[in-house]
Amino acid sequence: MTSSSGATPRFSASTDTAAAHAALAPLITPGGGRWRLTADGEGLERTFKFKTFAKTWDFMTAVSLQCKIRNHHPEWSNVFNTTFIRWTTHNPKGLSQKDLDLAAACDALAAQFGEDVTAAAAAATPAPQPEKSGSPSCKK
Ligand SMILES: C[C@H](O)[C@H](O)[C@H]1CNC2=NC(N)=NC(=O)C2=N1
Repeated sequence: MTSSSGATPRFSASTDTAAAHAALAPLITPGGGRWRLTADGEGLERTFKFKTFAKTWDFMTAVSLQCKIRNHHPEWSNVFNTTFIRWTTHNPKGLSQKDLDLAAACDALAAQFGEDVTAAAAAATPAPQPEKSGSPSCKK
């Protein structure tokens, strides 16, 4: 499968690829899904916009709770009312079911916190993005 970004997903070892493909499709389908695969196919990323910093931070707090529950963290950044999120698994490297589940969870939480969908789509310049190298803390 290729996405609108032209990348092919590269799943992490031991991922059930049939289930992963099924979960990935609605996240990246043009016209519906808002995520895009990273160029290397190992990550899923998108930008969220909200009306205020307070809403943005509430959204990030809700996402961080899910991260704690699932023991899985994003590569993300925030500037005022914009949050950039990339889901990728560092070990084993690639796109995992957790990344897909958390991407879907982010969509639901963003809707709950009043995501400004038109602003996100119209944003020509994405928010500053975290380094692709990942966090040292999860290198095993
Ligand atoms: C020790 C701990 O289980 C690991 O560092 C976990 C935590 N969160 C993680 N998050 C992500 N995105 N990738 C990982 O490989 C990962 N590993």
